[in-house]
Amino acid sequence: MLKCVQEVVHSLEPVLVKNTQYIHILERLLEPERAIIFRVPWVDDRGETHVNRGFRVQFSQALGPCRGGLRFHPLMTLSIAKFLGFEQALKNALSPYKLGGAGGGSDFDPKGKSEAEIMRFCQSFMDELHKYLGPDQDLPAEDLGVGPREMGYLFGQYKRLTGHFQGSFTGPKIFWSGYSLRTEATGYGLVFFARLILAEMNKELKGLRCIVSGAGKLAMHVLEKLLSCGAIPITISDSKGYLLDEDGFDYVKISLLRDIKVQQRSLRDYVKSNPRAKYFEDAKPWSEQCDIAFPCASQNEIDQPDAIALVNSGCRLLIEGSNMPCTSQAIDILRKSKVLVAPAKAASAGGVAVGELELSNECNLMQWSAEDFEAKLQDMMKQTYERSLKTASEYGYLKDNPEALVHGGNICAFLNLAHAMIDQGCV
Ligand SMILES: NC(=O)c1ccc[n+]([C@@H]2O[C@H](COP(=O)([O-])OP(=O)(O)OC[C@H]3O[C@@H](n4cnc5c(N)ncnc54)[C@H](O)[C@@H]3O)[C@@H](O)[C@H]2O)c1
Repeated sequence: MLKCVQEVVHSLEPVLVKNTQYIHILERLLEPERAIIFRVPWVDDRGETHVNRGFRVQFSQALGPCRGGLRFHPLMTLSIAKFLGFEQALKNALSPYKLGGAGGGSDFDPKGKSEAEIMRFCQSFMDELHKYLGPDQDLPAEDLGVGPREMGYLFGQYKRLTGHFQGSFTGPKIFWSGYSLRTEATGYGLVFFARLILAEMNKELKGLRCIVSGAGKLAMHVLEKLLSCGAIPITISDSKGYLLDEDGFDYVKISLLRDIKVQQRSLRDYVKSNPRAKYFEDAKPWSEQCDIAFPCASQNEIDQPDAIALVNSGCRLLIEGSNMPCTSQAIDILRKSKVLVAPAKAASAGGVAVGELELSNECNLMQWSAEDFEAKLQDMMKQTYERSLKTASEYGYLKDNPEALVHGGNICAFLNLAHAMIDQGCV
């Protein structure tokens, strides 16, 4: 939490110097509106009881009702929920929508659990959390360890307890008769964002070597969209190691990767049918020669040696998929080496956009197609990109400055929130 606040404050220096009223607003913003910790008891398939801890941090509702992910991961803590909520509040404030931000989840590990155990856990989690949710208050979305299946179970229990269908969460497709790109949106949006940056440099994604970390919802959809743009994605990873395919993944190979992940097998199995590929145990992909890096696994996944490796591998552009993927020391290295960083607040906001579109009346009435969603998503990513750059230039960061998007995004998001907070008085 401290690190992400330091980064934001660093960006805000020119704003805070100009108007000291903003310092008091920042102080207020840094305190979450509400932080909930709760017990989540559940029974496994053998009848044994377990207890996990649930979290939801509703950081700010200054701009609208909260939206933000739920993360199920054994290392989940209140501090991570706070950092996710804070980042989400800024991400949503930078988006074209009027939304507050929240983060949360549980230290429950979905790995190795049966379908029935996951359902029982989700139901118990919602037994408590539903008291704090609602269309006007807070609606959760997917994050690490939580996908459409978990969102379906969570929504089912929420509906059962509250007795109404309104405020359907983003993620489950059970009430959805059209086609939604919700699960794909963050990954696709990330690639669209990279394309916008490259277009500014008169370059395109075609032919560029891309390294991607993670092998989950985000990473897989980044691979898929990179392929359709003619780029060459060469790596994916999980907590045990990474896979390198110098020939690049294609659609058939991606389908094999999906099967491997669904069956909870090792990425190493990929090499059996693709002998030219290599699997590296206990290693990260950042030293592989590349043009662009897409970290899509977890926070702090790039430390100082990784950042040095990235710079030495030729990487000139880093598109943040995971929230806060770089440690402070890594950020310093990237800054000094003038690697252009697209912050997650802007680049991975695709899920926010499609989540809002899913809930909109227009969309329900018209039954949009995947192409409609994709066009809207591209438009939203463009708006976010342009808004960040415009604010950056107002505060003296030219668009060829590698830090322009980071500072512009932070300043723009903060000012949107600050103006709403000033208007609403000291609440
Ligand atoms: N899904 C979304 O809508 C969304 C939106 C914004 C940001 N994010 C961020 O993107 C990241 C990935 O989310 P996701 O939805 O793909 O989650 P997911 O649970 O679908 O997948 C996560 C993947 O990361 C891998 N992983 C976990 N820890 C790792 C580590 N230490 N090193 C390498 N790999 C590791 C896992 O094996 C898994 O393949 C998270 O940081 C999340 O906060 C996701």
